[in-house]
Amino acid sequence: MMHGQHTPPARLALLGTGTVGSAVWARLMQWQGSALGERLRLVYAANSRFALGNPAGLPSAATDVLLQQAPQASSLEAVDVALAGDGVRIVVDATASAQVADQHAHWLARGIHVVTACKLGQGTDLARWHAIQAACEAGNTEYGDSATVGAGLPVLRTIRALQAGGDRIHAIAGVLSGSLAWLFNHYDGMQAFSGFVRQAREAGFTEPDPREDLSGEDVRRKLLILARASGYRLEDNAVQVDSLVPAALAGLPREALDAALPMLDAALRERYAAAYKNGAKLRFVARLQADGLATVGLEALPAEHALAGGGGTDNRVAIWSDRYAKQPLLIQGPGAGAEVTAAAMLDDALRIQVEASKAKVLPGRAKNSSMGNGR
Ligand SMILES: NC(=O)C1=CN([C@@H]2O[C@H](COP(=O)(O)OP(=O)(O)OC[C@H]3O[C@@H](n4cnc5c(N)ncnc54)[C@H](O)[C@@H]3O)[C@@H](O)[C@H]2O)C=CC1
Ligand SMILES: N[C@@H](CC=O)C(=O)O
Repeated sequence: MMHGQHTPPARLALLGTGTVGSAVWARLMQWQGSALGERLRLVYAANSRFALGNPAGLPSAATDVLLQQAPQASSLEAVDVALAGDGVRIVVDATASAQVADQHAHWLARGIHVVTACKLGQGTDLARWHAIQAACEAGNTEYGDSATVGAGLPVLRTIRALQAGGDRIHAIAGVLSGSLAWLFNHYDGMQAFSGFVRQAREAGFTEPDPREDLSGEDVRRKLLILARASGYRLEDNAVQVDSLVPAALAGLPREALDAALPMLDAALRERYAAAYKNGAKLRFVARLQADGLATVGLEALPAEHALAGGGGTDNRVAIWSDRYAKQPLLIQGPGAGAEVTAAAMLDDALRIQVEASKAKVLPGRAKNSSMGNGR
């Protein structure tokens, strides 16, 4: 018998219908009429402007068309209304919005589970991270965060599983940005780096504003999420970040960004030439040391280095722990892209649906296990 076959579907509210949110919606619509589709019912969807709700489930037409025809203006209060009532309820956050992330604890405390691709919930203020953990406890809810690191690669899951077995995480080093991995796997020092940035953005690998990736900000958030899940309660400003974005580019409004991207080119050409001369590869690396020192920046690594391999958007994460003290555990795979991210989010939603429906989750447990080992 399939898990959850006889349990009612979880009701989902999807926030964000951009690169990732559209892929979530499309995947849900593909499942209609299947056993997986019986377990999740999309009852509300919104982008920053429009919203659409139907307790019986949304139709499977194109996202944009539906939302533009929708009579409702988008508002976060409407989410609570759309998900009012009993049963398993899940907010699926596919935005990059701080306002939405600010509501995560509110929903969790009220018995609404949250699945998120957005790193602003757990990867910014430590106080917000604590609020999310406390809200999971108070609401007996789960925080599905698989997509926030490695676009769903089993990184957080592995760290939590190791700790659940009594292991302690000593250090982590990794290529945590899919877009930066893609850029440095393609950049050859001859064609303009800025041209590759445009391609990565078009492919849906970058953040809505690619400066979030190039500045190291997105990687900083991922490192904070990993560190906190590993028991290192780092403050928001505890990570030393070496940005690739010159100040003049950082200060520009978003509309002026595209034309100004060539500001990146000269410095990257020099970094590439220096690395190439030494037979090294450029990789954007995040490091967490046992003493809590956390750094993010571009490194020139020997070609045979564990973090230098892989292709495309591959993330590579090395984890040292009690049991992996000499040789680290290595996790590798695509670390950006709408489809893998959407799949990871819906994996979380399905897991929550079956666990919550069966009431297997005991009250008072830290549901995403981020409470770690208390360091
Ligand atoms: N692109 C990727 O490969 C991955 C992205 N992510 C994360 O997924 C999130 C979404 O990224 P993209 O889809 O690329 O962004 P996007 O810019 O394409 O889409 C963002 C969506 O959020 C909507 N939105 C903004 N504020 C909202 C609000 N208050 N209520 C409802 N909707 C709102 C926008 O209207 C838009 O539809 C980001 O947090 C990103 O870090 C995570 C893993 C991988
Ligand atoms: N912009 C991010 C997307 C996934 O989190 C990245 O490049 O890794």
